[in-house]
Amino acid sequence: MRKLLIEGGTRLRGQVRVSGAKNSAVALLPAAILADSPVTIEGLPNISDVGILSELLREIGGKVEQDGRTIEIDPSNMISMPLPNGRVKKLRASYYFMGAMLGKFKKAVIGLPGGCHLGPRPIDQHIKGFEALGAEVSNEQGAIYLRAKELRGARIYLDVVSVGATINIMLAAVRAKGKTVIENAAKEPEIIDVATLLTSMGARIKGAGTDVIRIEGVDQLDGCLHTIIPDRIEAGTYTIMAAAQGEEMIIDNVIPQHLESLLAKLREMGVTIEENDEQLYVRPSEKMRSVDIKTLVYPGFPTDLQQPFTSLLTKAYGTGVVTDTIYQARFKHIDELRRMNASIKVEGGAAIVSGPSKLEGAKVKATDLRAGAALVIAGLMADGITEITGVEHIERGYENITNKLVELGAKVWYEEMSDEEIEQFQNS
Ligand SMILES: CC(=O)N[C@H]1[C@@H](OP(=O)(O)OP(=O)(O)OC[C@H]2O[C@@H](n3ccc(=O)[nH]c3=O)[C@H](O)[C@@H]2O)O[C@H](CO)[C@@H](O)[C@@H]1O
Ligand SMILES: C=C(OP(=O)(O)O)C(=O)O
Repeated sequence: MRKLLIEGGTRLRGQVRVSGAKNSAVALLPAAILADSPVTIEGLPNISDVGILSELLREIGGKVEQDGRTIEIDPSNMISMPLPNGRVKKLRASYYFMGAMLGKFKKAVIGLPGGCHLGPRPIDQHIKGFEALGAEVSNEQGAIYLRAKELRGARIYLDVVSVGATINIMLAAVRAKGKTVIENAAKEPEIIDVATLLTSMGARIKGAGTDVIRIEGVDQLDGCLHTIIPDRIEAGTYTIMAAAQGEEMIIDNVIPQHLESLLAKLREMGVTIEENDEQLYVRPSEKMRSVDIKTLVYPGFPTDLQQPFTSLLTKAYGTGVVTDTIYQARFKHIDELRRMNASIKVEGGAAIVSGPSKLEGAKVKATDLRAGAALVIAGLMADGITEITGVEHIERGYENITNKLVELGAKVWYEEMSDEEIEQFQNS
């Protein structure tokens, strides 16, 4: 097991290139199950979630070949193999195997998913959608069993706006008979990316990216070539880093429109950001003003950037209130930031950050992916050395984070953990 060490204080300079979007990739790979011939996806991020999903595709008979960032998935010999245990538990997105296998084979058995512990992560809206399409769904010993004689299009109103449910229902509905309408659908860019892949495969989808998606089912889907969108959360994380500890930084391979809520907040704090089609140029402010943020569904402020942004607020002047309306308990990073001398209290479901605080290096634990990103940002700003354990969470979503940071001039490296440290980590 490794830990990540950061010697803080160095100002970051230069250009960093953003990888393909994790939260698209994890849906695009299962979507390939729906085709009857090879699907090629370009621009994949090199992160552990992608590796696990590739293994799962192989487990059900897929031929998966990866050459750098390009993956070819041949689904011709896939079967509806039950996946009640094992790798499916390692990540949240294995739930997309439900929609894709139900669409293709009209049956699936998938263990309840894992993913970051952000509080309860129910899938009742996914199941409501599958049932509306004609599937019988049961939960047996921690696995979801889905079976349908045939899938029939339906009108489905989502009680909560959910990215996962919108994508999962779309995956099943593209191979259902007749028309499906998803109302109160989520509008995230990753949904448009998945719809773009499915449309290239021959699906008939209208309205992805709005809150009403209309799907006309088809009998067959074919392989295609698809290029993934850039990761708006990785881009946002580096943009926050630039505001926190940059001198002058360029964030490359970005779709700036995907980050409007973040950029607006940074500008409100006094950070200078210029944008062109694919890049952000960020110049920090010496005296940032604090702001409040409230996470919302897209195009609101993304929950996935709430934790990194909280670290930035420790450097700003004034008091900032952070509220997460998507995952109210997504605050495990706060205790760790406090260890680093941040002044933050959690009250009534909100984190109240008073700044500026001079952060100090400490031994801290990444409890989840974006908590890890928050600690990396804090470590870059802190005096002295910060040691972060739980790096496997960070590697789920950030490709090559140490190399990218070293290129920007940061002092960041991995070290092996001692047996004693491993024991302490496992018991904490
Ligand atoms: C809307 C939103 O910001 N979604 C984020 C959420 O997606 P993720 O896919 O995890 O969550 P969803 O978008 O599906 O869920 C949004 C909200 O609806 C609730 N819910 C969801 C499904 C369901 O069947 N029942 C239910 O009650 C969830 O608990 C959550 O409070 O986390 C991902 C990983 O951090 C982010 O990339 C997504 O942008
Ligand atoms: C929490 C996240 O991932 P997952 O939903 O895959 O656990 C994330 O991307 O911030």
